Amino acid sequence: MSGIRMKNPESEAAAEAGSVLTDPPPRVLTIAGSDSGGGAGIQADLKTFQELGVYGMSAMTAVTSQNSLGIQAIYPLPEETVESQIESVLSDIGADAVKTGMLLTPTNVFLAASAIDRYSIKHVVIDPVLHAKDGSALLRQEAIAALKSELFPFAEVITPNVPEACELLGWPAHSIRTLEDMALAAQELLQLGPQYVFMKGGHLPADPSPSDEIETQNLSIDVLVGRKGSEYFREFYHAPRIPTKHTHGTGCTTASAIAAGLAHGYPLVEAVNIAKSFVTAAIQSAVPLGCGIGSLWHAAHRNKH
Ligand SMILES: Nc1ncnc2c1ncn2[C@@H]1O[C@H](COP(=O)(O)OP(=O)(O)OP(=O)(O)O)[C@@H](O)[C@H]1O
Ligand SMILES: Cc1ncc(COP(=O)(O)O)c(N)n1
Repeated sequence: MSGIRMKNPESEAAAEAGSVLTDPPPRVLTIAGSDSGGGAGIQADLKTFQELGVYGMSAMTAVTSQNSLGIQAIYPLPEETVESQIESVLSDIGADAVKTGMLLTPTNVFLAASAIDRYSIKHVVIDPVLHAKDGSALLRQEAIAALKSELFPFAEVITPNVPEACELLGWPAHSIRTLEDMALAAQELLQLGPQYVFMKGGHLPADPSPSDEIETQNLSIDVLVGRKGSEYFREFYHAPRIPTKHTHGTGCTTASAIAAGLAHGYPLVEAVNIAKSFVTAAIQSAVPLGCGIGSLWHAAHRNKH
């Protein structure tokens, strides 16, 4: 198998030999929106799951007409359609991990939270997607409070980017400028109930800040913050900053890769490591299709093994 190592050596050997897996793969459900352009949303999630050796399933919240230039239209799906997809999947196939992305409405937030609770889902990754790159709202303003109060407490990890963190905390836009700011904001978000906050630094200003311990220039740096007893712990993850505009789908891909790692049984710190190297490779090989912002190439990690 290309991608991450499998826990069971026999399965690994069988997969290497190209034969059928002896054990069923871990199962991951994404509850998110569809991106017709194939780069973000459900499409990015399922590509990531497949590449990382987990069985991917989806409950779609909305259909977006989307391409490299932005979102042209959003068609919300009826609440009962969302509920019925989640129910069909979890009542029969089950899931070792659930990842959420574009939820759009307060009702979808409640549906996701209720299903995660009722089915005692072991690993929950909440990507608090608020806006697309073109500014379109992917979570309505009136759903933000529900996201924080109903869903975050179930999360093993939430994965905001820097602008999302500001919005969730009610901080002014652009108030997170350094790695220290990121870590402090992540600590604040921990108060909302997730076990960990993985804050993605793709939107940090590229200039190095004298207050940062790590030289940020030419690097893309994220931070994982959690609790160790009464103390906080923080771990920075860095990779070369790739000079490309083709980064559509980075957030969805990162959160899905973390969910895949967790479903395989890796500890969170290792699942984040897997995700960081997976997304870096996918950005490095991004496809410049369309006239705007191209999407990641999810198979890129295969060349690294
Ligand atoms: N140009 C880049 N080179 C390398 N890594 C990057 C680059 N841009 C983003 N990343 C990495 O991609 C991951 C996703 O980060 P980002 O902050 O872009 O998420 P996002 O804002 O949710 O995604 P999007 O901008 O697509 O909505 C992080 O690990 C980040 O460090
Ligand atoms: C349906 C959908 N979901 C999410 C995103 C954000 O994408 P990303 O933050 O990964 O670029 C998107 N553009 N469309």
